[in-house]
Amino acid sequence: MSILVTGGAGYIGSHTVLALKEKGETVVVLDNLTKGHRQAVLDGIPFYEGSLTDEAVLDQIFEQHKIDAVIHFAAHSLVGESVNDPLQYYENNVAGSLALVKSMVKHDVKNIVFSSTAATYGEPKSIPIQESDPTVPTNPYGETKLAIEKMLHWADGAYGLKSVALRYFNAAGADPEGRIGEDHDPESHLIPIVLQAALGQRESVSVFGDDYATADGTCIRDYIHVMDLAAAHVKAVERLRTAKESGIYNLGNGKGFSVKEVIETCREVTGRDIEAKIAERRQGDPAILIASSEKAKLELGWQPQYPELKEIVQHAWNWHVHHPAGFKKEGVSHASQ
Ligand SMILES: NC(=O)c1ccc[n+]([C@@H]2O[C@H](COP(=O)([O-])OP(=O)(O)OC[C@H]3O[C@@H](n4cnc5c(N)ncnc54)[C@H](O)[C@@H]3O)[C@@H](O)[C@H]2O)c1
Ligand SMILES: O=c1ccn([C@@H]2O[C@H](COP(=O)(O)OP(=O)(O)O[C@H]3O[C@H](CO)[C@H](O)[C@H](O)[C@H]3O)[C@@H](O)[C@H]2O)c(=O)[nH]1
Repeated sequence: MSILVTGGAGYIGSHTVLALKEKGETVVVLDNLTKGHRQAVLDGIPFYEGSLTDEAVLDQIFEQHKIDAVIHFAAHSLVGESVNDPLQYYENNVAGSLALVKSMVKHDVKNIVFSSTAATYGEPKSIPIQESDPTVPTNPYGETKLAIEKMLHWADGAYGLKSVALRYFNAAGADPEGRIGEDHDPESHLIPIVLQAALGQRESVSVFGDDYATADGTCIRDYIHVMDLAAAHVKAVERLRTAKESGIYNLGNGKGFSVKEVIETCREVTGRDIEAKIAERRQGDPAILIASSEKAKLELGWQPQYPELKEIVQHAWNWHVHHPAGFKKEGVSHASQ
């Protein structure tokens, strides 16, 4: 049986495709390349350039391949953009997922792993955050992800569609073997931005606020290696196939680092000067987000292999040094195993 990966040319999706291939799975990728990179997908993997909302493409995929599970990454995921243009987020994330789920029901595909987010919690009530904590998103991005989780919950009861929603905290790092890495345009995530500054591609890094109620005044996040996220997806598919039970799981390391600590770690790893300037707070940023991932460890049998921030940054740095212009601009050939 095959696994369909939507958004498989994106950052986390392409790393998950690598992990699935390493496990011997047969994979099919659907991506409209609005954000992803064709070069990030391994040679030889069936690749469909198209959108979730294109029923004909979904029919074609489900008819041509024996698919028993979908891993659904495809989405818009910029918090600030979602505040400025919420309808685009409802359209691509909610309507896109609806089209996918309808097609899965039509073609009798019973398992889906869904990319959810810590943004479903909003401002946390207590740290570390548990799956049973209140979900009160503070932006449309988090709202759309929560709406999809709820849609999947009701689809289980009605159609027997089993789902695992994985609420990632801050994805970071790159394939330890350097085959692929993170290339968002525009880039908004802290670690690649700091590494671009280390490469001289940016003059400095803006620290969004140093007056939060944390030890050094800057926001604290739980950074999780992208290959550890990828491994969790492999485990989630295994669980759906065997236990046939739906569930929601946080994925993080359970350890938080402030923006200043991240920048300092990047200085240590790169050995370069990185100028940091204090700037205004970014709207909608909670002060502290740290996951409790005990449930994923217990029920999925998941254990992060790269929990150290230094190693996460080192792997990201290896990618950025060798691909300073990312995928496209250099004509990086397809990833190969
Ligand atoms: N990066 C993080 O820290 C983080 C944290 C929590 C959750 N997430 C979620 O994980 C998923 C992947 O994130 P990422 O950082 O890899 O993002 P990404 O933008 O690199 O990947 C998303 C991919 O989906 C594709 N896509 C978007 N809309 C599509 C559509 N309608 N049809 C087909 N393809 C489409 C894009 O071209 C892209 O390749 C997203 O759903 C995101 O919300 C990411
Ligand atoms: O140039 C920058 C970029 C970021 N930051 C700060 O660094 C921290 C991390 O920011 P990121 O943009 O890297 O990540 P977020 O925590 O905002 O967002 C991530 O986690 C969210 C869940 O809370 C969503 O899932 C989102 O998709 C995912 O990228 C935040 O405090 C942010 O204010 C800076 O100070 N300067």
